[in-house]
Amino acid sequence: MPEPTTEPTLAPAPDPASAPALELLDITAGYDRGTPVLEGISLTVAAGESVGLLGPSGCGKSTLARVAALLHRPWAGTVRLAGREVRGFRHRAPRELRTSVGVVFQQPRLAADPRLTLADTIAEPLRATGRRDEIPDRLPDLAASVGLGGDLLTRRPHEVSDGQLQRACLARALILRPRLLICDEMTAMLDASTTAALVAAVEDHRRAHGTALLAVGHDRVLLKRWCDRVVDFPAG
Ligand SMILES: Nc1ncnc2c1ncn2[C@@H]1O[C@H](COP(=O)(O)OP(=O)(O)OP(=O)(O)O)[C@@H](O)[C@H]1O
Repeated sequence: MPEPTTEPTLAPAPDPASAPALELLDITAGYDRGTPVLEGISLTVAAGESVGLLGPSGCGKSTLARVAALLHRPWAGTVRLAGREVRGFRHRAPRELRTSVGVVFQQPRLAADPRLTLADTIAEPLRATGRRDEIPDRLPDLAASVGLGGDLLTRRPHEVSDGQLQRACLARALILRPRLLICDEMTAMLDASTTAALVAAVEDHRRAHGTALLAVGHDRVLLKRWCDRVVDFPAG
């Protein structure tokens, strides 16, 4: 008599709407082999949740943010985005995972191409993903939502202030409507009123699209006011 066969059971696919936006499990990462910057760090951001990550300078917050943004491959540990385990980082990450995370860095001048106008800077992710036909629909409203309009959009980075350029970088991070936004010291170089305007723009977008947020910074007062929850680094 033949042996009864058991069908392998497949784990149900995670529901991206309810799975955590970000799971970092037991992450070890660094730059020079042998001296990790992060060791066994875990952090979860639920779908739609906003988490502030605080810690002293040099403790590895930006490194963790870069791992979460798929820009830096960890030496060990698991990264999941909306329940999907990440197996490739940087250009090896599948496009749909890469585009599910938007990132804003501290220094807009290092993050923006000096040859592009602010309009082209904001639209860059749509062009890069072959969706340039969506630019007219998305760009004007998004630019207005971050406080950019009129001739500012036709200027290049050297013709605008740091705050105006950071507004464009925020719009660029939001234009693909990522499931998770990572702000790595986004407002550290900005004055109080520009900080308030950018935080308000992020929150308006989050309310409209259910975007989760990981905000990295030093300013406990700001992060406590801004986020659902604040985590002191190390988070493991
Ligand atoms: N590209 C790199 N190559 C080598 N070492 C690096 C690199 N980037 C960061 N480091 C080192 O890793 C450590 C953590 O840096 P990281 O930028 O993650 O810290 P941080 O907590 O974000 O600091 P800050 O708040 O000052 O931005 C530091 O000792 C830093 O010198």
